Amino acid sequence: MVAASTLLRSPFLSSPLYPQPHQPTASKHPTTTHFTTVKATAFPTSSPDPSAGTSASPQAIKHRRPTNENIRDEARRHTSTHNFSAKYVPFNPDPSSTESYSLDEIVYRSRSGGLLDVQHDMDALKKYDGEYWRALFDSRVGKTTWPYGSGVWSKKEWVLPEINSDDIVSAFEGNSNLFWAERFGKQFLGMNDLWVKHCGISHTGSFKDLGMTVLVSQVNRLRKMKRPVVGVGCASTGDTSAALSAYCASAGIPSIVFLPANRISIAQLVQPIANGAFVLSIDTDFDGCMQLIREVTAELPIYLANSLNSLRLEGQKTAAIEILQQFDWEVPDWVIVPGGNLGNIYAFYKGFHMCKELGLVNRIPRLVCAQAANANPLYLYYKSGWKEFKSVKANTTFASAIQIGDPVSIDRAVFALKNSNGIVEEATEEELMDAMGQADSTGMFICPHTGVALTALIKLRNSGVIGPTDRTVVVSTAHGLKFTQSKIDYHSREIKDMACQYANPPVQVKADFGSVMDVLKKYLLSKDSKY
Ligand SMILES: Cc1ncc(COP(=O)(O)O)c(C=O)c1O
Ligand SMILES: N[C@@H](CCOP(=O)(O)O)C(=O)O
Repeated sequence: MVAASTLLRSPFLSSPLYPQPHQPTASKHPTTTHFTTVKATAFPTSSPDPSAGTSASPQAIKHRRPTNENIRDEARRHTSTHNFSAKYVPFNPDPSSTESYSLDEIVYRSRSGGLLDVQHDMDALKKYDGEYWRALFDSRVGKTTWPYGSGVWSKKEWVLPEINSDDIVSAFEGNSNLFWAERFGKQFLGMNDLWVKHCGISHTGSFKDLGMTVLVSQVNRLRKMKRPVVGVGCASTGDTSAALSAYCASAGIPSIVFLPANRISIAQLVQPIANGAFVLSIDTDFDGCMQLIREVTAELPIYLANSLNSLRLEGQKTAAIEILQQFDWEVPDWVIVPGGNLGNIYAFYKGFHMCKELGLVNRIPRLVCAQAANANPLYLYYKSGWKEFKSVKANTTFASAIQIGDPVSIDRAVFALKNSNGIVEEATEEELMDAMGQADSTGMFICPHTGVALTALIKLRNSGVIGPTDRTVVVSTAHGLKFTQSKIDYHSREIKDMACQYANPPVQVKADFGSVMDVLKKYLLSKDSKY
């Protein structure tokens, strides 16, 4: 109750959901190295509703808002003004650089052709101390208050502080399960504090929802401002396209997706088709599609939705904040992220770093980026001692969503890894499929990309870099149901040159009692001798 009472006593705050206008500098709590558990409960979320409880019966259901009002209308009654703001700046700029752009401009690259970053007014955010932010964020979890019920928009002040809540396009994404991998950790790694952050248990089945809600919301705002945005487009290995088409469909905005023909799963292909996107299946790989969408968005009023657009990363970074929050603001030792176009590893770094800079935690975890050996340009760069980056021709991999040879966010990834004492690992096809098989055998149902991340964990654990009691989080990036064909191939042992040692094929059995009893007895005996 510490934080709750702090908030309720705060002279600056009548409701923690809505920072109040023109607040003087909030008193800072002394900086401590140990963060005690913060529990924020039972905050008042709105002023008393005059229409509630007016029925004659004392048992009448009390509505939280007038019955003719929806949650957007309700949010309008609570509009707040504050001094938080954000702008685009060149990524990792020269300290003397003054180049910046409003987020309402349509710009993806700096003047020198480099990447951009969203820079927040940290001085304004620092007027509130870590305890304030922790309690504010905690108070919003698990609610349906627009837009804070979303795991992304519950951190709105740190994401897109200036957007009107009315312009937000959200599916209440985020707040994903942080799964304690008890059996996997114990059985395969001798670990007791292993966690899997299931970002793929989400609206469109991948972590891309976190960034797409931000990007499509900003597009919604731009279109209301009559900026020239006729549609939104992306190149994709299947997950970005699914998220883009779903969020655009929900806002009535046209979406255009460039997909590498025959290189994405059927489940991923059907997602944009079902959501009404304009789908181009192009006879090239992802890197080829990426090149084309960049050229097209430079010519046509189509807004670019890939993570080259730094808005996306503002949403994705909330997964890092959420992990800290789920551990009651205790910092894990390791976070392992599968990498392809390499926006997400930077997003994680940024989320952790912001929490440290704003006093919510006092350190950041070590980051590990895991790549498929068939598409491993970052791994090769890391192994060369960061000497020279060379793009590669990405080969086919079961981790098809990270079959990327020329990642646009290479500089962001290197920055994140260097500043988090990070490591890069790789996984062969057999390693990633076995890791997926092992994880599934302990009750998960992960995607092959998560298999890549688990392989990195297995290698680092076996070499002793990660210790048995290290608190470790593996980021699961997509839902396993998008990749059932790879599981079918594995379990039917139909993969050339792969032993598929964790395969569990179904047993064909005749439809008679004796045959069924025979196979069951054999099975039960094999289990009996094992345990
Ligand atoms: C399922 C999945 N996992 C991991 C990644 C890698 O993320 P990033 O491109 O941000 O490195 C992607 C997309 O590239 C993906 O779709
Ligand atoms: N895996 C991604 C590849 C594109 O990444 P992005 O983050 O730059 O959009 C996909 O699903 O398309």
